[in-house]
Amino acid sequence: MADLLSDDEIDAQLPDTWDREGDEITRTYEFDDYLRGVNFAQMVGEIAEAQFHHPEIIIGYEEVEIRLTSHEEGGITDADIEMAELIDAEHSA
Ligand SMILES: C[C@H](O)[C@H](O)[C@H]1CNC2=NC(N)=NC(=O)C2=N1
Repeated sequence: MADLLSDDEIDAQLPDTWDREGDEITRTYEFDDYLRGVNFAQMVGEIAEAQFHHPEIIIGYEEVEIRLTSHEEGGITDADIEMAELIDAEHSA
């Protein structure tokens, strides 16, 4: 079980593209059309399965919101930060 990160650790490690909201980190990605967002959500799901760490994925019109927290630990851990970095890398690919 990973350790919960301190507020300072979260501030230091959270990618600039993400926001912290309490016990979650979140980012909303914009897309040119709805199905590109749907496809992105699929890719996020595949990353989540590979990492065995699963975000909430909210598919909207031309946008996808990702929300991450470590449920078992009850807050934000390294696993959430790593997922944010992997998802950003996928989005930039
Ligand atoms: C039993 C538990 O659900 C699993 O160990 C994994 C699955 N994916 C998970 N995803 C997230 N975000 N947090 C977890 O604690 C978590 N636990």
